[in-house]
Amino acid sequence: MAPTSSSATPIHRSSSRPQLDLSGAAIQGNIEERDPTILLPNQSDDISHLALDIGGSLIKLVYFSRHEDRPTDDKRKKSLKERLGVSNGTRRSYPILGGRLHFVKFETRKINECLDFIYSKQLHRGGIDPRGWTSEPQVNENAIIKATGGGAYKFADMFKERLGVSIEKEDEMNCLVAGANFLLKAIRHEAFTHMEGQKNFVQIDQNDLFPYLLVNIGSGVSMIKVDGDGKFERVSGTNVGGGTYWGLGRLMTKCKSFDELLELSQRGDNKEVDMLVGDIYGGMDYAKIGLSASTIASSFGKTISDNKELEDYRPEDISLSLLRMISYNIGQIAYLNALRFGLKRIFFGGFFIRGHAYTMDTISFAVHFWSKGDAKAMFLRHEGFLGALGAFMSYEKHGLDDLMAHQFVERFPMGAPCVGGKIHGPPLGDLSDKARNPIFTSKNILFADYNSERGHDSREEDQTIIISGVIVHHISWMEKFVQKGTEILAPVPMAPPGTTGLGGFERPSSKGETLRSDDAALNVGVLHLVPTLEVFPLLVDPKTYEPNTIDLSDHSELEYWFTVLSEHLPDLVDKAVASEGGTDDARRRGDAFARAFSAHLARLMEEPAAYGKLGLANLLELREECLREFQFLDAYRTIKQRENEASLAVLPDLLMELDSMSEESRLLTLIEGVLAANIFDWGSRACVELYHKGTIIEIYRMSRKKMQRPWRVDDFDAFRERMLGSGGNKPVPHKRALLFVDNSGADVVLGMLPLARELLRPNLSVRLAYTQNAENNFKGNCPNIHSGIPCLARYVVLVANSLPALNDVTAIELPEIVAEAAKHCDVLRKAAEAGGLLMDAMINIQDASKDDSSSVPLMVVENGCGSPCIDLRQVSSELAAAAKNADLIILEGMGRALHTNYNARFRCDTLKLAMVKNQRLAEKLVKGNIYDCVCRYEPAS
Ligand SMILES: CC(C)(COP(=O)(O)O)[C@@H](O)C(=O)NCCC(=O)O
Ligand SMILES: [Mn+2]
Repeated sequence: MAPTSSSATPIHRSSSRPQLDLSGAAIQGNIEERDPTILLPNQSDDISHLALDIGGSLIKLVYFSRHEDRPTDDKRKKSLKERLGVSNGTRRSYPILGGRLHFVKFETRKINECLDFIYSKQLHRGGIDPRGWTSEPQVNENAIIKATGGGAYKFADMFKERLGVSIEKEDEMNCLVAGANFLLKAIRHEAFTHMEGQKNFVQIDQNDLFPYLLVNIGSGVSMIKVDGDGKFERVSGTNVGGGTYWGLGRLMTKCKSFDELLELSQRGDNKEVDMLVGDIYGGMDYAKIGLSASTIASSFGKTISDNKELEDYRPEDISLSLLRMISYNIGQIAYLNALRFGLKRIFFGGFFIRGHAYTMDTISFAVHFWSKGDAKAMFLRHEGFLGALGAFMSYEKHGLDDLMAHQFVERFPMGAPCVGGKIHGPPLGDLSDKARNPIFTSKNILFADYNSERGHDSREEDQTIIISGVIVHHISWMEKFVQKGTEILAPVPMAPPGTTGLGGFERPSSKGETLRSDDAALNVGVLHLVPTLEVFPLLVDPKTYEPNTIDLSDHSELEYWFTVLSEHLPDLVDKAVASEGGTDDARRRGDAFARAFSAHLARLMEEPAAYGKLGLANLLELREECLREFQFLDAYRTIKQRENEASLAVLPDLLMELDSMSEESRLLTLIEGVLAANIFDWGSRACVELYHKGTIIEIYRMSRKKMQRPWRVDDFDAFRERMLGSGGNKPVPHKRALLFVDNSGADVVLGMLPLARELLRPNLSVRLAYTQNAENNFKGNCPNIHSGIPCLARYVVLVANSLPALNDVTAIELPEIVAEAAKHCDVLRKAAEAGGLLMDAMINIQDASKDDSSSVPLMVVENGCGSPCIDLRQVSSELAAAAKNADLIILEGMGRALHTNYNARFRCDTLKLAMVKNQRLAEKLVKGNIYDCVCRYEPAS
């Protein structure tokens, strides 16, 4: 390895900070050392990771937490990266480490809760402990916290007194703009339109973002023309804003909170208060100027002619009328300013909106109506956090600003502490250091605050303790947490389509129901920053790429998959609990997982766009994430092992059978084998029922027997021609094939590995294409065999999941499986040995970097995912590197080749192979039936 120089320093990953300042870095000690210590003289210890926006009514808080250390195969990864020529150190000058951005809010009047929260999480102490952020931080006298909003001034002393930190004030407009720019560039599903109850996400092109009008609706309203990063002008505003609605509303309805007032509006009917066009025109439209009879002609206008007092009006009607008056007015002024500066896009933010359908519909209506459809009102999912995010961005050297959309992954754990107050606590990521909360089993149930309970171990069995004659049961904090989380996620009606119409606003049809409280309307998750994620380089057009084949915005589709996933849940919980030894703790977590996942599903059924644009892949991934949240790290572990063993036992026979065939019939048998073995899928209800009817081998045989061509989608002949040629014409072999493998057991052992072997074995049908290539010393074309005979593909990369999902094989497990298979197969053994793959599996390879990177015929690479599907906009840097010279992709399985990527176009030859194990999908996608097969071959685009 080349000695490290201070100018091109690879990241020396510290586990203690979210970012490093590498300026002036120098090696300490011997530069010949493999991992020398690097001195970072400018790395300060007081990097804060918390920022606040303290407004008149709400405190918004954004904080960063470092990723928990996952058990990773770092050595193997490192050697792989070296072989693939991937360097970490070239992209940025001060890299950020992986971590998470959390969004939390509190009512300003409950500022003490906010301070408690900061204290309980030690957020004011800025990650200065070398052991990591989660351990006890040390005191830092000079710590500062960036904050914006009026409260940054008002409460500065309180922060100093209670937490010992100074507030560094940041300009509010600067922060709003920085926050909005960051979100619009970094978060894929951030901006959306909202018309007549329909939410549609808008894909923003980073390079075509400016100029736009940012309308921030807080207590008052600011209108800012944004021309670039840090380039903006506050062009207008209005004093009639959220404070006006709340203030007038409070006086007129006696409501105690903003949310209560908003909730009232949900049940209101504004025509009792507002004067409509129809009231003036005897029930008629004023069509000539485009006004329908239901258009509001004068807000509160009806009250002048009625002989009534305030008490005679329903508070619900007053609230709705007020809400519409103010929203409409803001929409209209915003439009006029957009017109003034020729701006087509208007983004509305600020906590006034609160994801409230009527508010958004009213603003959209105003913009649409006055601009005659020319300008568009858009809303932001993180609407209330613009200022706090901007303040966070104002810390220097966090490296966030040059991260890209594909490096952010948003997750929605139950434990996301998005709401302040009593119910908060750690994310559920690490159960081992979570507290338990006593429930007093006398008549009153009291929940103790999490903070006072820190340090207990939730894995202890339940205990019954008697304190002063009162029986106290301990239950895990988790149950309380899930209970609360379930409430937050509980579905409540949002405004259905058709609440507004051109010319006026109809009576809300979700009358009588309660509106989701502001706390729960927070549709933002935890933002994971994964700097190593990349866009898969072989996509023809990453901008238009949509991973999901099934669009769940079609409600009947959503209902169907909701039912499928709900019905699968009991079986999944059984498997998950068994995978953890069936202990009481595992059962409790299993139950909590089931409740949490059901709550997510119910929430999404009610509001499919709640977590961003929803496709089937997102639902399937959510399930895996939810399992991980409850510490089920590999629910199908034992099943996978059993199936691997059974399949490996019959592999020698299969290989013998294959070796007796001609090249042509062997290729067909191999593809048949992949399709047949894809039946081993523990995510398919139909397949799981089959498994009760026979042994693994019996099912495999039965499945192979049924492989009648033509398959439902059958491009095998074109594939065969490309691979083996026809009529004496020898095709050019592929250089590098990426095989995206799917399930453990027969699927990989009897399906994909024999196919990989076929690609790597000498094959007389293809041309000797590489003999002239001077950079390689091989006599022949097939580095693993040295036979002088070419192979169908020179290098084969097995691409497997980074994390478990159902019974999918992972990149960690695969080398061992290859090692076992290689005991029966020279081709695999030589290919894998040349790449150090087998050594990785069998002994902990000491120095993989000695390998000649050009002689790695068979490699295993992780894909960066933990889902049965794959979104190729976010893959591991290893996979992206491996893909650079690839000219053949084989995507296998229903998740990777059908649910996602069925319609994806690639810049190289692509084969999509899967058995369709769901009747509805078979009908919809291929007009066929369950167990039909897809062999879709697409030459390079
Ligand atoms: C989760 C899966 C995509 C996994 O399939 P695979 O990729 O392993 O072929 C698939 O099992 C699935 O879509 N299951 C749900 C449908 C059903 O149970 O019918
Ligand atoms: Mn699978």
